[in-house]
Amino acid sequence: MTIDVRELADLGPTDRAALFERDAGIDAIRADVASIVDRVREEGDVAVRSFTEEFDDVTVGNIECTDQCERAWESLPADVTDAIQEAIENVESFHRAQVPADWREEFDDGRELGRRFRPIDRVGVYVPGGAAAYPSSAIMGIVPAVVAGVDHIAVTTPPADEPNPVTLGAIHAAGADAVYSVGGAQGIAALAYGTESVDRVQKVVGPGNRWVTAAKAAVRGDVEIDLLAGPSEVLVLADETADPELVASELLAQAEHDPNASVVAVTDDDETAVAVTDAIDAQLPDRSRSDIIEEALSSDASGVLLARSMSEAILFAESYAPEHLAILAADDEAILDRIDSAGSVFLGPHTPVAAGDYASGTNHVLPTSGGARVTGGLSVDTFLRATTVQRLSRDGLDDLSKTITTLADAEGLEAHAESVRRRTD
Ligand SMILES: NC(=O)c1ccc[n+]([C@@H]2O[C@H](COP(=O)([O-])OP(=O)(O)OC[C@H]3O[C@@H](n4cnc5c(N)ncnc54)[C@H](O)[C@@H]3O)[C@@H](O)[C@H]2O)c1
Ligand SMILES: N[C@H](CO)Cc1c[nH]c[nH+]1
Ligand SMILES: [Zn+2]
Repeated sequence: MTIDVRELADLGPTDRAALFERDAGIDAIRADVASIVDRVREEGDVAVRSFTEEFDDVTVGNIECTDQCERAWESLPADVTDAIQEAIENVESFHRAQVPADWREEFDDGRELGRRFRPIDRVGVYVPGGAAAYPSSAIMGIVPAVVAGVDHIAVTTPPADEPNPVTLGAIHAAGADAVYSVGGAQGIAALAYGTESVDRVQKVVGPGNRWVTAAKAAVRGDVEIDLLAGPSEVLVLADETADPELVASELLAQAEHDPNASVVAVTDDDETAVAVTDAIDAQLPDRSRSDIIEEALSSDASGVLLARSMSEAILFAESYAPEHLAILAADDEAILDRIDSAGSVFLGPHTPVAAGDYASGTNHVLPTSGGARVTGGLSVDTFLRATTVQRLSRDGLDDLSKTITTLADAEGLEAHAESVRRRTD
């Protein structure tokens, strides 16, 4: 395949909408997903088994497979368990640094205010695994929940006739309490509403393909969710100093996740733009998942784009709000200063997105389809709730009483005002 370089200045409204309003094919399946979710809600395990046969081509025996995960962990070779353990350690230390401390502050006007943080009791983590295996997503979803102190961590993951032992082993090593063989929209619905085999949770988190992501959007409202972390994305901002081979390799890496992935390179240098398309052509035949990559590259939400200046390229990236932003440019820190909307940023030639995908310690569960305009990725906060606490001294209440009663009277809520007057009059 040969990708054409498109000039940003020539993009019409339809091209821009395809890029900025990309939805990874989710809108087209909302009705189908709603009916899967409804059936699981109404029929429980019967629907789970039937959808698993239909979509995964697997007849499941026990839906719960917690014990299998421990056995899988014990069967893994040492190099794999070492890699999983190192990734867990790095993810754990990065997330431990996020744990907020409870605080109380006494102001000198008699107000004492504070916040305390407590974990959610029961969460459900979706670990993807259809077109590829995702032990890394098990680590990214489960470890922050463990760090936050969540009491019960349930996991759903797609079944297979030969389940992937690395995924099951990583689920065990990361610290899940219960594991269920159910994937896709039916897995999300099972966690959200419960079935005979799957206990309902209070919050559903984790990444997945468009079926998983549409299902999370469908159950939101009945259960808390983290964020919509759908088919992967990367945007590479490259100036004339960038190595086109590295730019191409970043596009191919995220494109291999899913035909619905979106991958974009933007540069202000026409030679770099052409060299990136050449490098894609050269690298693609050697990639084992070249079919998936080609489909993703052909999407209207993907491409190699030429800007008239790095300023224009940066504004484009900011509007695109990618899941991953890789900056390969002489002054990457100056570019970073101008970026607010990106799930995770990768600076410099020695920082492939794959580092964050697997092992550097940051979380790879990140917002897609422009979600980075309003949210960040999965973190310890995802699993905490904050409670505010206050105590007023008698002087503190006296000072505030006029303000409170005036506002209460203005709202017509006279009993509120009375609850203050009884303490002060
Ligand atoms: N944004 C993020 O943070 C992030 C992180 C990791 C992975 N991901 C994404 O997760 C996804 C993993 O995808 P995957 O497919 O390998 O695994 P998956 O577990 O997300 O999806 C597999 C499930 O999809 C369902 N499904 C597939 N085709 C279907 C159909 N036609 N009808 C109904 N249901 C269907 C099946 O139930 C199957 O079990 C990729 O898109 C990847 O990019 C995103
Ligand atoms: N790039 C994915 C998030 O979009 C995470 C991942 C898992 N494995 C490899 N990559
Ligand atoms: Zn990846």
